[in-house]
Amino acid sequence: MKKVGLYFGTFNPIHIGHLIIANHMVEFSNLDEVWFVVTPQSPFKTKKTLLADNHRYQMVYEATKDYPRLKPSKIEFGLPQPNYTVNTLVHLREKYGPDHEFALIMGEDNLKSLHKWKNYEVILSDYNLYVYPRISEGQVDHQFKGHAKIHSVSAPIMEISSTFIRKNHKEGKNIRPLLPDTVWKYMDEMNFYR
Ligand SMILES: Nc1ncnc2c1ncn2[C@@H]1O[C@H](COP(=O)(O)OP(=O)(O)OP(=O)(O)O)[C@@H](O)[C@H]1O
Ligand SMILES: O=C(O)c1ccc[n+]([C@@H]2O[C@H](COP(=O)([O-])O)[C@@H](O)[C@H]2O)c1
Repeated sequence: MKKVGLYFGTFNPIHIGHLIIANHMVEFSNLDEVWFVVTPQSPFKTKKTLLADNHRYQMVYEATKDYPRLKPSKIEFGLPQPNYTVNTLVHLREKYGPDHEFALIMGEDNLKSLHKWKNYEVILSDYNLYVYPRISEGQVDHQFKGHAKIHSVSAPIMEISSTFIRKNHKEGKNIRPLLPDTVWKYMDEMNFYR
């Protein structure tokens, strides 16, 4: 049985904050692997500054290629949009069967809005959630406090965002240390976010 933590995101682009969290999860929890699930269209976000799915996937591939336990996933490509996580989980179960056990990885910021996700009760009854700390406004819903399926993992806090990277790269600032070097090179070569 392989335990896989699913880290969902738009990854526009993936940055070292994402990578540090995923690596922390494989090193300090019971997960065997973390899969970065590249979401074509997140339910609560607009598509305005979104790079093509394959380009975002390629950057995740570049970021993870030297980490055998971190993998990029295209599982949501071709599924109906916007991509509701509950639908993807059903699809993964059908595809991988009982020798894979899937769990979700999310920041505390996302836990605060989990009650707005499609069929969140179904997700919580069937899957474990690994939650890492994040500086954010608001409160965790009382129904999630002390929940048997929700596990806190004390990963480091890094306030880096893809929005900050896109904006400042466009303005000519050097954002290179915020990306894995392979990702920076690919992004630069391809003239992304200029
Ligand atoms: N610096 C960070 N540390 C930990 N988690 C992060 C960090 N940045 C983003 N995340 C989380 O990683 C997941 C994937 O990130 P995603 O690319 O979808 O969003 P984002 O970084 O907020 O992007 P954007 O700035 O483009 O809105 C999300 O759940 C997001 O909350
Ligand atoms: O299923 C839902 O209703 C749902 C609602 C909001 C977000 N999500 C998932 O959470 C991931 C991170 O969300 P976001 O908006 O913080 O980028 C996103 O890629 C989706 O896979 C899922």
